[in-house]
Amino acid sequence: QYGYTLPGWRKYNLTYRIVNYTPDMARADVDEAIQEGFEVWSKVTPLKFTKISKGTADIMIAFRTRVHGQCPRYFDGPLGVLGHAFPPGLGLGGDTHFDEDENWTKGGAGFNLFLVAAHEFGHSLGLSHSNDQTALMFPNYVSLDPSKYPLSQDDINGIQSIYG
Ligand SMILES: O=C1CC=C(NS(=O)(=O)c2ccc(-c3ccccc3)cc2)CC1=O
Ligand SMILES: [Ca+2]
Ligand SMILES: [Zn+2]
Repeated sequence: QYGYTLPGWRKYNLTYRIVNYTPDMARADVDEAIQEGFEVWSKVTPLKFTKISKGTADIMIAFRTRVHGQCPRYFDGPLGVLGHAFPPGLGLGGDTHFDEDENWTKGGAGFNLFLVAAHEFGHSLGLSHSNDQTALMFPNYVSLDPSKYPLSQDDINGIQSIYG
């Protein structure tokens, strides 16, 4: 079709599915961390996220290790890379994988699932990394205080440039 294609999704209502759960956390805590990870972005855009429990969602979320399934990227064991997400599109597009070899938590220990999820979902929505060290999309994990609003103005500018 004519015109330029935005690097984002071409719709505002997106579905997600948590394909499997990490044994590190209670299921309810995983559901909550993921939901909050999406809320960070839906608060500043017209995007809506709906959780489905079977079938294929736009954003398929899974905990994986090392080489996994059809995924072209693989994990590296404890530490190092914590997760990866694919930019908007069909198939793997939008999908987010977390490295199960990490210690996932809702508190301060290990890696905070909510924070990493919010970062990865930024990629699932079309954002790349930010060089603003206060940004959620900064490439290095900073254990931000999860109760603080993790989005920086740089993140908001980025996401609103796609879905404003
Ligand atoms: O595309 C990539 C490639 C490598 C990545 N490294 S990571 O998984 O260790 C990671 C780094 C930083 C974050 C993060 C940054 C800021 C706030 C919260 C999390 C999350 C994951 C994260 C990522 O999204
Ligand atoms: Ca790892
Ligand atoms: Zn993967």
